[in-house]
This record gives sequence, C-alpha cells and structure tokens, in this order.
Amino acid sequence: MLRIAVPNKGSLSEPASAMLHEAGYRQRKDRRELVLVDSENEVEFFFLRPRDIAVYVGSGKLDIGITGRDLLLDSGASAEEILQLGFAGSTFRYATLPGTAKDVSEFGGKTVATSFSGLVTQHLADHGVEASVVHLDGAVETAIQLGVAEIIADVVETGTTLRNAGLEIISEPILHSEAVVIRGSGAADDDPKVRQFLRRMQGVLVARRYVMMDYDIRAEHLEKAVALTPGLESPTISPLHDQGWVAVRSMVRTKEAQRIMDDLYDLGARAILTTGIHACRL
Ligand SMILES: Nc1ncnc2c1ncn2[C@@H]1O[C@H](COP(=O)(O)OP(=O)(O)OP(=O)(O)O)[C@@H](O)[C@H]1O
Ligand SMILES: O=P(O)(O)OC[C@H]1O[C@H](OP(=O)(O)OP(=O)(O)O)[C@H](O)[C@@H]1O
Ligand SMILES: [Mg+2]
Repeated sequence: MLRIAVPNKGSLSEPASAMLHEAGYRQRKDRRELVLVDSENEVEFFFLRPRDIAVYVGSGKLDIGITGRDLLLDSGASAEEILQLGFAGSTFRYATLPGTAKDVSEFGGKTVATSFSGLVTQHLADHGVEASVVHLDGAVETAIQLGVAEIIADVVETGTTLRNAGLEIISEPILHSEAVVIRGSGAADDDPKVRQFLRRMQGVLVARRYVMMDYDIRAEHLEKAVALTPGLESPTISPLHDQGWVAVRSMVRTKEAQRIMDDLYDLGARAILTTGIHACRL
C-alpha cells in the first residue's frame, strides 16, 4: 500500500482532497477521520497537520505527501518536491510599518516575527544579515503593533491582510509557493506505485487546464489552423464527406480556447466545438 499524507485543515486541505477525489481515490466524509484505507487503489491516506507532513515524509514513515513548498522548506526535512499541483499559490514576504526599512539588507539588529522561522533564519543568513527571529504561531501582523518585532515575514496571496494591518510589503519575495507532492526516503524515485499516483494527479491537472477542440476547415487553410491548435503532440485530421474540407481535433488550453475559436472562425473554420476532458493519461 502506498502511504500518503494529506493536509487535514487550512487552505491546502479541501483542494487537496478534491484533487484526490478527481483522481479516483476515496476521500473521507467526516473531517474527524484521521486515516482512510482505499483498498481498491491500494492507498492509505493519513490526514495530518499541514506543517507536520514534511516531517513524516522526510523521515520515511510515510511515502509521499501533499503540502506547501513554503512548509516543506521551513521544516528543513529531507523530502523533495516531485509534482506542482497549481493551487494554494502564494508568495512569502517581509512587511513592516512604512519608513522602517525597504530591503532585507537594512534588517541588521532588528527583530523579525514569523511562523516560518526556519525559512526566515535561512534567508537572513543567505543575505549575511544579523537579525533576531521570533517564532509565533499565527496572526503575526499584530506582532509589530504590540512591539514584539519591527518586521514580519508571512504568506501573501492578495496582500489584503497586510494592507488592513497598515503594513507595507518590502524587499523581493523570499519565495513563491504552491501546493506540491513531496517524496522522502520511504519511497524510491522509480517506485511504480508512486509513478502511478503521479500519472493520476497529472491527469487531473491536464483535465483541468485543457479542453478538446473540434472544427471543420477547408484543406487549403489547414496549415494555418493547425498552427493555432498544435495540440500536445499533433492534431488528428480526418477527411470530411464534402471534399475539400477536413475535420481537426486537438487539445487547447482552457484559458486560450475562446481566443483560438475567434481566430479559427476568422480563418474560415466552422462547427468549432470545445468539450471538457474528465480524465486523461498522457
Ligand atoms: N491566503 C492564502 N492563499 C494561498 N495560499 C495560502 C493562503 N494562506 C495559506 N496558504 C498556503 O497554505 C499552506 C498552509 O498554510 P497554513 O498551514 O498557514 O494554513 P492556513 O490555510 O493559513 O490555515 P491555518 O493558519 O488556519 O492553520 C501554505 O503552503 C501557505 O502558503
Ligand atoms: O494576502 P492575503 O490574500 O490577505 O492572504 C494571506 C493571509 O492568508 C493566510 O491567513 P489565513 O486567512 O489562513 O488566517 P491565519 O492568520 O489564521 O492563518 C495567511 O497566513 C495570510 O495571513
Ligand atoms: Mg494561516
């Protein structure tokens, strides 16, 4: 059985379970369930605190897990990122009251409050800055107001939380994060069960990001049309009963589908259809 760690709360929890469900795995119905065996797929899920997932996977007690890149790097665990999942996207940034400092190079002698002290300590050391780091469990924005620190480092998505606290984001982002699948010493890189799991998750990513596009076009415009819809490998071209016309089938990015349909129409394509992809293996 493949043993997989899944976040049990916070921003990662619901999208991770939704993605696993889309990939055909059983998911828990009750949020209090801690372990779930999906015997049909030979997988055992462990619902754990997002912060602890890198620790379990890094120590090899669990084979793989879903967590945030920021949490993985903060933990210092010896686990590696093997797939990016495209949700829980954020940056990790410094912020302070306007006028305190503009860049990490000006932090010498100051105090930084954060829930990610591993990440921040490493980042300050990388920049040769001697500043104190205070570890807080959350709501770090308030640390400045209460005089615990002059600077904070925290997760930023839209920036609303920091703006509402009257803080200004400063310096370059410490890192860009998103949900990732991680692997530790518990599973080999070429473990067929891990490979199969990754193929399923990649299938969900492709199904979410692409649609299937079909259209008819006069043969003389085919090359131009195919340049607009090159597909992942190469489009399928089928003859139509009406000679001089061909049917084309190709995968296109969902985000670009409407623009491509307009361009194909202008080129003379007709009967342009898109259909969703439910699942795939590339
Ligand atoms: N607002 C957000 N937008 C996008 N990603 C976020 C956001 N908040 C947290 N994350 C990401 O979610 C992951 C888990 O963070 P964290 O454990 O702090 O969860 P949380 O959603 O803030 O829940 P809580 O703090 O209530 O436990 C991290 O990888 C972090 O980058
Ligand atoms: O840039 P924003 O869009 O405002 O998002 C970032 C905020 O979201 C998260 O907090 P969350 O809402 O999870 O509350 P928390 O402080 O309890 O973690 C994160 O810890 C930041 O504080
Ligand atoms: Mg939070």
